[in-house]
Amino acid sequence: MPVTVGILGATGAVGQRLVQLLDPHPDFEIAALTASENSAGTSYREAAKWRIDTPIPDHIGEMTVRATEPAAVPDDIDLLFSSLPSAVGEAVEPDFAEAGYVVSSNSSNFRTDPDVPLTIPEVNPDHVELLDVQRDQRGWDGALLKNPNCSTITMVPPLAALDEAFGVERVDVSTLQAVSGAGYSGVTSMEIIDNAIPHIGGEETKMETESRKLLGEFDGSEVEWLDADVAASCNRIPTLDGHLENVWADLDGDVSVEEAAEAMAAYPSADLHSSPGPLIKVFDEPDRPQPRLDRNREDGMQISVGGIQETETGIQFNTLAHNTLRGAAGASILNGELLVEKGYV
Ligand SMILES: NC(=O)C1=CN([C@@H]2O[C@H](COP(=O)(O)OP(=O)(O)OC[C@H]3O[C@@H](n4cnc5c(N)ncnc54)[C@H](OP(=O)(O)O)[C@@H]3O)[C@@H](O)[C@H]2O)C=CC1
Ligand SMILES: N[C@@H](CC(=O)OP(=O)(O)O)C(=O)O
Repeated sequence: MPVTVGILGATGAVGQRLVQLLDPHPDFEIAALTASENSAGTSYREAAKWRIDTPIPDHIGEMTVRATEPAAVPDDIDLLFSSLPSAVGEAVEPDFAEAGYVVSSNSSNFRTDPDVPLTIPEVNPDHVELLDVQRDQRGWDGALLKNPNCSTITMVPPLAALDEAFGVERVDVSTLQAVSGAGYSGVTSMEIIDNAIPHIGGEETKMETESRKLLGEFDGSEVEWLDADVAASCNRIPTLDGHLENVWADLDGDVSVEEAAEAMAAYPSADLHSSPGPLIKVFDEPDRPQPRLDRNREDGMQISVGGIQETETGIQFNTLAHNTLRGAAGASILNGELLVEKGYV
């Protein structure tokens, strides 16, 4: 029996990616699509300004968009994916969890709350068990699980590999982020063509906090965040998809380029449908990874690393991931697969 799923915020940039990835998914079947009051009651084809380079599946285009409230969504949906603006997510996601729905959310609200698991299934799958604490504390029959910010997810797997092998003591990161991260209406062409914008509101704090929670230890009742300072500087550049980041990691002891590369290349993936073969591809070529060449590796779910160099206090490297696939829709779906595997769905 397929797991029946719904998408909250299905008409947006991430919602469209969720449709694209969930429609052919062997274990999930899309049964409900929601959006704002402006779209509710119209067909998905009318409501979604479809901007993905594969066509809207016909049967999805004919579905009627519902309002984003528990009463408008069928009770028998097993799992909801949420790609709502964070202020909307903050207002409605708890209502869905209280009404008994299990929600895998991509929105940034509640990511650092102590009883909300923030997971990358290949990195910290055990944190999903925080849902038992959440259910006890909030009295919910449903549940709310989060995936991290797209820039955070781009650097955390290589940092997890380094932390496990050598111990990470401090991280500095500077990003080159694609325009799709701001959504379709986020940055105008007049602002970004022939330009770079050295500010993305709230992004630095997200990278600095979410990474420490993801790399923290779950003891069965709470997550103790990684005890390391993380400092981020975030920049928007005129690429369409794929966030590229320059990372400096201070490590516990001397680590060679070869040792760092081996630790990252050997870091295991997960046995889930949407996980890539190798989680991290390590390039020897100094000019890789690049957004246009490397963002679609392993269906956009692989993390690419290159340019590894020794520094006085650790190593420097470049890392890249597809921000709307690995960093958003694909991340939520992977979390959905984890929820099924762990028996929460
Ligand atoms: N773009 C990206 O790369 C990434 C985005 N994210 C996060 O994912 C979330 C979605 O982003 P994105 O897809 O770009 O956003 P969009 O603005 O493209 O889409 C927002 C969706 O939410 C719906 N919506 C808007 N307001 C309401 C409301 N009041 N009630 C119910 N539904 C509403 C919209 O419906 P309607 O069409 O009717 O307006 C639409 O379906 C955000 O939290 C964003 O921060 C995370 C990582 C990466
Ligand atoms: N802020 C990110 C995308 C995003 O929406 O992130 P979050 O999921 O943390 O809101 C970017 O601009 O590239």
